[in-house]
Amino acid sequence: MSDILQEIVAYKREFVREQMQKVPLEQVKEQALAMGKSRNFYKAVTKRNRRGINVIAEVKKASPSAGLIREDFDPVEIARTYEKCGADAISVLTDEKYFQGKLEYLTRIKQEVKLPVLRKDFFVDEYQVYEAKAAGADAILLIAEALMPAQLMDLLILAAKLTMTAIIEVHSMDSLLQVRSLEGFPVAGYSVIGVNNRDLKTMTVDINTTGRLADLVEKKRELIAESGVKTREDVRKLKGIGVGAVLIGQTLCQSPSIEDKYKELFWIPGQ
Ligand SMILES: O=C(O)c1ccccc1NCC(=O)[C@H](O)[C@H](O)COP(=O)(O)O
Repeated sequence: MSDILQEIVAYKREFVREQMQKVPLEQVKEQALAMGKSRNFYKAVTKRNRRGINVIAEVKKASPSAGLIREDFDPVEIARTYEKCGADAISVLTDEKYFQGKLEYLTRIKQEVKLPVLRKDFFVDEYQVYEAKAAGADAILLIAEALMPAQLMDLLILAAKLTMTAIIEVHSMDSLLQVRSLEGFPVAGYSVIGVNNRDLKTMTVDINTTGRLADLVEKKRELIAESGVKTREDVRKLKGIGVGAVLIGQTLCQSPSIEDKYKELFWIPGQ
């Protein structure tokens, strides 16, 4: 595990422990189980469309690699813009310390858009999975390198039971092979693989990381390219690989006009 991931995971364990003292697991569980069926995130990111690639647009205020990304940050307004632009799903960073996110942003966004919504955070405990569902999330992201294999599988199954899709994030071939060998993986209709193009050791991004790992993913539509997408050429390359979707945050959120940037990256003639 990289230093930054190790640091975030240690902080998360402590954060969750404190959270549990404020709102006990049983209460969060009850709230989660009272929620209806999730919007279908799996379908939104794997379906074929005219664009040739689906878009998960991320609401991202700040990050460890970039610092503050957007000063006039209005999460609901950004999500509405993404929906208007034709995004297929919304990702919301809910981590407070490193990304200046909030779980409350997700709940508000869910009420204002019709798209499926992903809770993007660092999951270390089932508590957060119930919490995600209770807040309105339709999907969660599990970082394989941050979890023991059995725990990863437990959280994946729990998400599916709560009708949420899980993106299982990997960065290396070793970790992808380990995920593939998990008994019970994939959970049909509820799991996809995300390849993070950002190396969390060096914080550098290399869009070709997705291409290098793609051969190990049988159904390319169940593959998501994450991080570092900056140009139309990047999108073209990823489309060529046949990935189902791209997860993009910083490039859109740092642009003075999110709408113009979205068009620049994803517009197709006749749309
Ligand atoms: O973005 C970071 O600096 C970062 C640092 C440490 C752990 C995770 C990090 N990013 C989370 C993400 O996965 C991205 O927000 C997501 O893939 C979108 O990436 P981008 O389009 O490059 O903002």
